[in-house]
Amino acid sequence: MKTSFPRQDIKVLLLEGVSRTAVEVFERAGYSQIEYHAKSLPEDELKARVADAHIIGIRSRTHLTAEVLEHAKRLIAVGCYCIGTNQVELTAAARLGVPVFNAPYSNTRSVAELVIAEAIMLLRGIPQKNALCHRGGWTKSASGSFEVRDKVLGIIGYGHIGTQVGVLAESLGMRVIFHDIETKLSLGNARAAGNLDDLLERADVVTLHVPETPATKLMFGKNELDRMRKGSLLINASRGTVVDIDALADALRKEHLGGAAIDVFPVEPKGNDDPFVSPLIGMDNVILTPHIGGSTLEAQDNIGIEVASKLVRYSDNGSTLSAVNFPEVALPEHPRSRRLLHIHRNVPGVLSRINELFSAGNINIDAQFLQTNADVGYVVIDVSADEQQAASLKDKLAAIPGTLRTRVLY
Ligand SMILES: NC(=O)c1ccc[n+]([C@@H]2O[C@H](COP(=O)([O-])OP(=O)(O)OC[C@H]3O[C@@H](n4cnc5c(N)ncnc54)[C@H](O)[C@@H]3O)[C@@H](O)[C@H]2O)c1
Repeated sequence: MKTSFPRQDIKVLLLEGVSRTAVEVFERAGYSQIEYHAKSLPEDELKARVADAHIIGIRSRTHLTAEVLEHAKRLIAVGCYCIGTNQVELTAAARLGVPVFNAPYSNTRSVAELVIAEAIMLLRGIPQKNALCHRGGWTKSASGSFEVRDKVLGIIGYGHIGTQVGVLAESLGMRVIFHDIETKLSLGNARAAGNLDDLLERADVVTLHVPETPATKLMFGKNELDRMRKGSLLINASRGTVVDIDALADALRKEHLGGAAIDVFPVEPKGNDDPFVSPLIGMDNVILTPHIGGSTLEAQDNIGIEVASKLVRYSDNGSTLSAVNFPEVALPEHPRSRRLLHIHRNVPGVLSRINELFSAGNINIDAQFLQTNADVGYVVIDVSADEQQAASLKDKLAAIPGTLRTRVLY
């Protein structure tokens, strides 16, 4: 729920040792009640601690289930100091009017730097030479060792990370081509490949930066590996499900590929003590890292700042911009319009608050529940107001917990 109470009255509970930069953001904003825990809490203690918290900040190990959220009677917002948000029951939070924020892009640079480092290491054959020396071996040779300059880097998924990788690679003299399902503007001298096959046939190094979706699951299998140039290199720091790991192991064993760097795996250990199992273990030309693409101290600091800033903004003015379960309501720029307003029908009082708002503003609307599915309902609104009224209406509607996006009908 949007708050209007003073910042010093807001209690912030930060768990799992989120970056201290988050604490600094809250302190600078005048928050004085900040409880900081370096670790996650056992469930019983968690339920007790959340009881009087207005804002809860977590990372990936604290599970905010519907039951835990019910204990947080004063909760106004949750911050996930990470990218994933599936440790929070998002619909339960939305039902309670609690937006959940995260930091999807604070570690873009860190992932891109890892990929560049790996491209250099693979091209120089460092993993093999490193392994050899560790075994007490010594073979001084230029064989299998290349400069990055003038090599072709093929980027699959030219989004936040993909573009950053491209810019860094060009600064080293690489030639960048990319493939994306969307039409993308190219940065620098990067060029869109004709299609995926074209990219695979031209690239010396292929790097994957697509999201995990049903369409990208196993999108990189035997067929795609076979199309890569003999001796070329594959980097995956996107999601483990994107690559058929057995087909990759096979392509490496057959020496069709010259090497690979893999940061993400189809099945990853759940904790630091779980064993890591992979068909790639023991291959000297493969760099294996434990999903650390985004794990740098700088990225953690950026995440601390990004999420804390979103939480402060929300508690100041109710802006749910970029909340993962509670998108901003964009309403109505034009004073005369008919709109379909999506609402979370289970948020208590949402419909009556919308009605109250319109009747108080003396605005001609027709709000009716049209249709419902599990959680979302639709209301048609005929707005006929002056511009000032329309602008204030937009802010007020956005502040009602449970209102979601609108679609303009005219
Ligand atoms: N290794 C790590 O620690 C780490 C850290 C952060 C992000 N990631 C992963 O990196 C990936 C990319 O992140 P991002 O922030 O750049 O995402 P993004 O959404 O900015 O970019 C993804 C791009 O992939 C494109 N795309 C989607 N499906 C595609 C397909 N089938 N073929 C080609 N292109 C396709 C999209 O159009 C988009 O341009 C994600 O999988 C994310 O989970 C990994």
